[in-house]
Amino acid sequence: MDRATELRAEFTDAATGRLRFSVTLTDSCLSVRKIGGSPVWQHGHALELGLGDCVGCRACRSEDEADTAAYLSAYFYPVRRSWTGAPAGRQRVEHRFRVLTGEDARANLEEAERWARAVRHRASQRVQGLRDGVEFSRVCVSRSVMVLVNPQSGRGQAMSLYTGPVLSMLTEANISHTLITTEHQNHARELVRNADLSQWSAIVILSGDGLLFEVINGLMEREDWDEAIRTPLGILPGGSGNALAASVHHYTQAGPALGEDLLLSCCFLLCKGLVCPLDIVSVRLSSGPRLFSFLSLAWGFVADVDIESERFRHVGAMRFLVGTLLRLASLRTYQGRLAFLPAREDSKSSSISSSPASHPRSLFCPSVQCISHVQRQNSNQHECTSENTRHNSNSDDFLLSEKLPGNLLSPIGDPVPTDWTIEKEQDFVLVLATCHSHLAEELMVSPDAQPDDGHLHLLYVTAGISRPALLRLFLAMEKGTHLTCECPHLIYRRVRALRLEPITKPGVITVDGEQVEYGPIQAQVHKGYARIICG
Ligand SMILES: Nc1ncnc2c1ncn2[C@@H]1O[C@H](COP(=O)(O)OP(=O)(O)OP(=O)(O)O)[C@@H](O)[C@H]1O
Repeated sequence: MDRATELRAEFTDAATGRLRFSVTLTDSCLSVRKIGGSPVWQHGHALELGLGDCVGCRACRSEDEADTAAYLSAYFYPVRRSWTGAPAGRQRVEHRFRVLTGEDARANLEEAERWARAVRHRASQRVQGLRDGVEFSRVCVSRSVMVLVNPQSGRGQAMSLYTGPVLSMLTEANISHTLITTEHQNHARELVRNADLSQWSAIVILSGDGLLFEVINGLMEREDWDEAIRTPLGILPGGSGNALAASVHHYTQAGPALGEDLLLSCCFLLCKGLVCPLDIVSVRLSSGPRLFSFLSLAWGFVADVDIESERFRHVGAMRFLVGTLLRLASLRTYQGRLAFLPAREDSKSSSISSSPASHPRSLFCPSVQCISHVQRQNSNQHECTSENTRHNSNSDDFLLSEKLPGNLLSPIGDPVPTDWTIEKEQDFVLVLATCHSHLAEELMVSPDAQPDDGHLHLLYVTAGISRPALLRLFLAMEKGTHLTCECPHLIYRRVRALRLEPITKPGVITVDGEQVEYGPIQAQVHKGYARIICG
């Protein structure tokens, strides 16, 4: 450490002004050592407060006019440890000192402000520019942040979350923001479609994933969509699923966090204001409409549970458990065709089993054989690969698809390009493609996913799985260990694009948890096209 950059002073405790502390600010921490007093402190123990955990620091005058001292408050959110030593969410710790350099009240306030500025500045420097290959930049907070709250999301508690811990932390971090409560479905979509985005440094959603889905689609509907979609987005969990919030927390490599712990973690990341790229998926429905997704595409069991459990919304996240048990009781299969373009590193191996190292091709050989058979047939018919797919349709749909570069999809009525893998027509229990690690707070479906890995993590379960085996898979998803269950009916692939053609009718398909038109559907991931406040 460079000693020249150290700040050192003697302050007293804010409550009584009697306890004296030697306070040192280095580049990495605020160190507090008690002068005299109890034995613990006398033995040279100093309290080391990591600046990486600090969201803000403020100076103020005393409310008592006769008191010439100033006060310095620093706000930390260190990770709590459980009795086993495992991380267990963040907790708020405020440290408040009395600053008294002399009888001049103005000089005392200036000294406290000098310290507050120095703490804030160094806390903002304690960030990593690069982690796991993901590059971070910082939100420019010179402008206000738009905070969108859906008062109806989850159990209807989003407003109280805002007026409680969220407002408190944003105030401590000195983040100026404007609260907008949504009044109806598609309100957020219309709002961001027409907003003057130059006024906002970020759009933060305190709600479930459904509201972010609206915001992303609203941004993509703008004339200046290319720039608009680069607006940093933030997510605070206020819904019942909170998949993106749980994923954003997971990417910090902290231990699991639920409920208010998850909210504090995401709000802390928001205050730190680091932005990383976020994959966006363009989804094309057979009748033409085009959607943009950031989270998931589901058909079969998962989609049914999502929609059927809407009526249990009042029980919050428990609705998924209730829905899963009910759907398990009436387990059904769904006939359809699935094709996908494997991710580049995946295309060498035929499929990724739940334990690739120990069983390189043990589990999924039947589908692999079928793939090569159908693919050969297909390649006889067309000499077109994904990389050189051309739009040979004049429909508006294809004009719209020009929005994002590198189209990998051919029109739904045409065969898929020759470098795609085609599964045989079969019965599925579920097909799920996700961009992120979590599908809900306690459902870690793709543990290795990253916000901008450029992959759709495709999981599908084929017919024949027993109810207990399917239940075991879902229970394993709580910790993300389902891929090591060696379940022969579970197949996991990393893909860049996919096409799903349901044969069973009627049925439910969801995109980011929202029900969409039932029928053939295609999706393609666009690496790092949007931006998310992550950490
Ligand atoms: N004031 C409102 N009244 C009714 N619906 C609203 C309102 N504001 C937004 N919506 C709609 O509510 C739907 C669900 O919202 P959201 O996803 O935020 O909560 P959720 O469904 O509880 O959470 P999750 O998606 O995590 O399960 C969205 O489609 C959104 O359009």
